[in-house]
Amino acid sequence: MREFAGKGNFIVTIDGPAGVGKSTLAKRLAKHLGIAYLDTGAMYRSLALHAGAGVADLSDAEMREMFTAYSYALKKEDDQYALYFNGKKIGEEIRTEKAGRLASVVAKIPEVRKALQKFQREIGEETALVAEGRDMGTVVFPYAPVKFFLDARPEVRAKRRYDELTGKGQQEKYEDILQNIIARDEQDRNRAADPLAPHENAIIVDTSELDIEGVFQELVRHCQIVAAGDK
Ligand SMILES: Nc1ncnc2c1ncn2[C@@H]1O[C@H](COP(=O)(O)OP(=O)(O)OP(=O)(O)O)[C@@H](O)[C@H]1O
Ligand SMILES: Nc1ccn([C@H]2C[C@H](O)[C@@H](COP(=O)(O)O)O2)c(=O)n1
Repeated sequence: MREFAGKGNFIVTIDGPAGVGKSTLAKRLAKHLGIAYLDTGAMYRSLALHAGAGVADLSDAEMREMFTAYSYALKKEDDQYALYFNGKKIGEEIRTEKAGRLASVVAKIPEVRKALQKFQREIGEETALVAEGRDMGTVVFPYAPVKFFLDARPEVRAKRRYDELTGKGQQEKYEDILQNIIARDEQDRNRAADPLAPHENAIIVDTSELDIEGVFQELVRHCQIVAAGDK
């Protein structure tokens, strides 16, 4: 399912709040469809760790100048897709609560959003994608034939994240994770530039009462409906 009768490559978008399962489901769906997976949160996280919160003090012109020296690339390695920032593979260093918070702050800056959205569209012009983030359906790929918006109660998302971190041996308190999720929701949903919201045609899936398999089957079912209508 690499091409679509609509515009350009076949793109599926998955948006939603922090910790709702976007990466887990996008990766799995991309593998199932045989197309690439793009984690746009990783782009904001790597930029935030590299440039720091001080980026907010730059003028628009300085910011545009900064981006001329930056690059992102999506590469297929074995059967996985890896994202590179300035020639270096993005790894586990971005997967911390602190990097998530910093990314959410940097993501409020309109010039940052414009620059990363341009990189994202260029990647979408090269290859069919499952692209996940906050504004994939609303801003970056509004013409995508399948647009999902995942949601779940903050307490459910916090518990899943807590279990994940505990499983990795990281000792974060449940209450701190919940507060972080609530703060990021507030920031991502209420910022002036491209706030988190479902596209008017998005399929909204509340995952609070579904396990990963249940969500996956729901996403596949909708992709099949669209593919059948496209024949
Ligand atoms: N439906 C589900 N049922 C149970 N656990 C889930 C479900 N969906 C995701 N998870 C688990 O929740 C955690 C968060 O998922 P994931 O990292 O995919 O979310 P995310 O939306 O990409 O988060 P972020 O926005 O912070 O990058 C993971 O441990 C994942 O295994
Ligand atoms: N398309 C996107 C992707 C991410 N962000 C911002 C907002 C998030 O809080 C932060 C980290 O994303 P995550 O890795 O948790 O998905 O990056 C955004 O504004 N737009």
